[in-house]
Amino acid sequence: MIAFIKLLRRTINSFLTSLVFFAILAVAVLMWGISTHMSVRNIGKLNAMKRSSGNDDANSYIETPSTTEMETSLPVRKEVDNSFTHSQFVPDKSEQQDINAPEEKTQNKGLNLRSRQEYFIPPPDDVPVRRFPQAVIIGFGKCGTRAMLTFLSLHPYIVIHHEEVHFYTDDKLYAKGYKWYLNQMPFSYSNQVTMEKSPDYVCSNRARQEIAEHFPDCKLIVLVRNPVVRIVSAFLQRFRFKETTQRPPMNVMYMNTKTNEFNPNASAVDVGIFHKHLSPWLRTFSRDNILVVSDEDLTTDPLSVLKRAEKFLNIPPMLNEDNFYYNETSGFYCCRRYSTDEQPRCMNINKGWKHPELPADDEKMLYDFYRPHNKKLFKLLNETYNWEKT
Ligand SMILES: Nc1ncnc2c1ncn2[C@@H]1O[C@H](COP(=O)(O)OS(=O)(=O)O)[C@@H](OP(=O)(O)O)[C@H]1O
Repeated sequence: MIAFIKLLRRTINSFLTSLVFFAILAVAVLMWGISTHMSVRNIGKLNAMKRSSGNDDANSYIETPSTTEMETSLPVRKEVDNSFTHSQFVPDKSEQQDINAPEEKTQNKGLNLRSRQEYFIPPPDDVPVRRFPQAVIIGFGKCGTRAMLTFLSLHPYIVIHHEEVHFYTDDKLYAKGYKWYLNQMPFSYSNQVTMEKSPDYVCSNRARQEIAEHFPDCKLIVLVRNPVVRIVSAFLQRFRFKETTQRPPMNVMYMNTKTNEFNPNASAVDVGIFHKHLSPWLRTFSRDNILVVSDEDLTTDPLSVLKRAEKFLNIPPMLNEDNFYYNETSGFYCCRRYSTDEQPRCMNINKGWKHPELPADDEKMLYDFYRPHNKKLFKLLNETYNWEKT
């Protein structure tokens, strides 16, 4: 009997010990699960915050390489998931971002510019959500697209995606579908304009057709530039980090190096035939929805260009001369958002390199080549730019 009681006690003891062990294990697993879930959520939130706050350090901009590569043929259309509406993407309360909050911290004393906080009024009870771009800078590469986007982002009614998306022009990204595209966009209120820039869209049939089909009211901004100078800029984009002596001759951009003949089909040359790429867009979209701006105007008088853009985008006129600061050293305008006390932010080091000179014969050949094309563009736009050699 005593032996039986001892056995029973031992069994109960070991049962209780196992019970305690499993209970501890279960609590540990539960806590691990909760902490993992929290950190994933926090990373997600942090990323969304970064995007929506607009990490505006101009030096942190990342340019996707070869933005000037063009795509003229229509790629095979892939099935994309369009079966959703914006409302399905309204985040729950805990995920909603105060899109103005991070900006607030950057304000400094001596405010003499209009700040987002002071002048941006979200509609009552409005919830910031991700929205598809209502305005897109579609091109042309090396024509001031980054400066245009950066300057536009000073406006409290504009929310931008900083990096180039290339959704329509990169097959892999396009295959991810519209849901992916939407998730790249920053949070915005319903009275703000969401914008992205991908300078190769202008040469892409798919970009044009998809935007026309899904976002027919999308506002399109196009930057153009003296196409000869644009070639030199594209050359520098490719070879700027090579020692001057290590760089190939500039004619790699426009000559067939095997036959030593001019190559009008070279990508760098073709992109500059602006009327050819713009005509289909002008046929597809209302002229009122396309704003064409020259890099020369943006470089010399950004405020006038931005005033035109405010009108075009139907947003309140808010930018003023204090937002721009001319940097004597670089010869370019930099910008400030809140205060003239603020350190002006300039474009990153990829822009504004001193252009090397084209060989005189090549330069003449290129100007002669582009002259009739430029004329066609001017006729198309009913606007003339001074793109003769100065
Ligand atoms: N404010 C300001 N600061 C610096 N650069 C300015 C500015 N405004 C216009 N630009 C012009 O922008 C040219 C580069 O064009 P993109 O931004 O379209 O290039 S890219 O396609 O995104 O790589 C760049 O060309 P490069 O000077 O050849 O680099 C400039 O002419």
